[in-house]
Amino acid sequence: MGGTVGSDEGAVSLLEVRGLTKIFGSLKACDAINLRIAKGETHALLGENGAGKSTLVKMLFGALEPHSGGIFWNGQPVRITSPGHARKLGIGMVFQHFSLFEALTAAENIALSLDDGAPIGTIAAKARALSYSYGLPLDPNALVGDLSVGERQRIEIIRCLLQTPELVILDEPTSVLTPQEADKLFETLERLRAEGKSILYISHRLEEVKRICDRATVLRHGKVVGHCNPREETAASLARMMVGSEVRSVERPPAVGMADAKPLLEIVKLDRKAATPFSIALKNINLVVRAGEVVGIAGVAGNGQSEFFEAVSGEVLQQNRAAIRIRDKEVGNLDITGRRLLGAAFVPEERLGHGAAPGMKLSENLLLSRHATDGKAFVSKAGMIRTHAIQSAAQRIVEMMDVRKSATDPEAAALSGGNLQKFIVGRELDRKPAVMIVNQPTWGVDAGAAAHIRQALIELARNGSAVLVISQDLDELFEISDAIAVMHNGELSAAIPIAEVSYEKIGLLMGGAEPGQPQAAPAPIAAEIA
Ligand SMILES: Nc1ncnc2c1ncn2[C@@H]1O[C@H](COP(=O)(O)OP(=O)(O)OP(=O)(O)O)[C@@H](O)[C@H]1O
Repeated sequence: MGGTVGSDEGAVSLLEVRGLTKIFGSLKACDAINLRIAKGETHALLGENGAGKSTLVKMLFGALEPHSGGIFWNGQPVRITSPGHARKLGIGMVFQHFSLFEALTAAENIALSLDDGAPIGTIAAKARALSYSYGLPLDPNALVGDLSVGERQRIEIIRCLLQTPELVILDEPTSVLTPQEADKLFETLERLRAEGKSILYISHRLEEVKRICDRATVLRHGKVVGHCNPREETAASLARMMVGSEVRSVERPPAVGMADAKPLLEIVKLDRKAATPFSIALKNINLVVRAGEVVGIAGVAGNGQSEFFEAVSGEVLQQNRAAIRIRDKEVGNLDITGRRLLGAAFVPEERLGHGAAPGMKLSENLLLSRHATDGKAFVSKAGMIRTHAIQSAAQRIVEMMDVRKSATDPEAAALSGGNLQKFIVGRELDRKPAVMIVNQPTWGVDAGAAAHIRQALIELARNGSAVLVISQDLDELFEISDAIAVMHNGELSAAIPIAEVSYEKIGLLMGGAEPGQPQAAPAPIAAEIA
């Protein structure tokens, strides 16, 4: 790892940061940070969850005011007072948590931030043309509420590019993308670099950092701990720099006696009509998850995984109540609370707003999700809330998952993205549920914490629970699953035992090949991941 500069000494700096500091309460989220980004450079910002990456880029984008230190743009000192000001300077940003209105179309959302009074038709046409030219096709007239997380992010990217920025900041852009979508994004970034733009790139995916970034700055506990050329490092050495120690690997002891194990989650001929023109119908889904096993669901985003999670969790009820059974009970007509009371736990893919209420404290979020199941522990007979019990349960979860935070009981929105994810997963694990259903368990989580979450899911299963994991991260599914099923166009393949599964097989199924008919048109993914 190199010295103290953030880019080659001779190169022209587009952006330079000197001694930038941000304090929340008693926590120095960013502590005297120095960073230089050259023109035309793709610069990675690395660090474990809570290291201060998002805080730093929010200051660069005018969304947070620094306590001290300076920002220099093209060599001139600037005080970036708002995101609008940042955009005018030529700084664009794609946020980790999307800031889109669900009830508006993609084009309407874009119009809101463009602020140039152009007619919506013109904006839609521009967005469509730009999106196709950058290989990120977008339907400007689609309602955001009907789009997958990956599609929503595409709107954010196009919205940013429409403003022709000189510096594009991307905060974990690929965590929700499929491998193909991520490849398209890399092509887009390559093109931006060829156009002389600079990119500041935050990611926990170290292989992609090695692939696309020229330099990296590593943060730990708010401080710069070094710079490096990621291409000269391995994913393991980058992880070590971020965490400060070796990242342990996940161990999956063999699942024994599964044939006789009790089915705890059964899905039988689950059908669901498409609720909107943009959603996917579920067709005759059958799946059994037994006590002791982890079953993974792979699939390209937007193939019905969200609709499936809604149906299985009880966010949307089924007319056919026998379509879903939890611990031998037909639950298709039960809501989330009813299913939780039977011992099920759910972690949705969107952590803010869905997995947690952003403006509520961690302890309040805990009460909100567990008051029905843990009523006795958290609410007295007289109906009084047992604050102490809730706070100590929240503390237990914080310790179990190593959640890093700036206050004793902060609001969920004050946690870094990865730390909030750790808290939400821990909140459900803490109940030791009989059935755990998780959608994207390690989205935005650093390498060390991801290993912790994956290990915890395996241990939950081995202690007798049934664990179902929906994930776009194939490596993750191969690491933790005892069997993998693939969702394509609302249909689910049979679950294939992990010993019989290969990336090629999963890739073909993800592309729509019938099981046992590999002669079907090969999916692009098969070639990519083979
Ligand atoms: N608005 C806020 N109020 C109080 N504390 C905050 C606020 N925003 C961030 N923090 C704290 O500052 C620290 C740095 O958070 P930040 O979001 O910058 O981390 P990060 O490196 O981006 O992490 P991640 O990889 O999880 O996204 C964390 O401890 C977080 O709890």
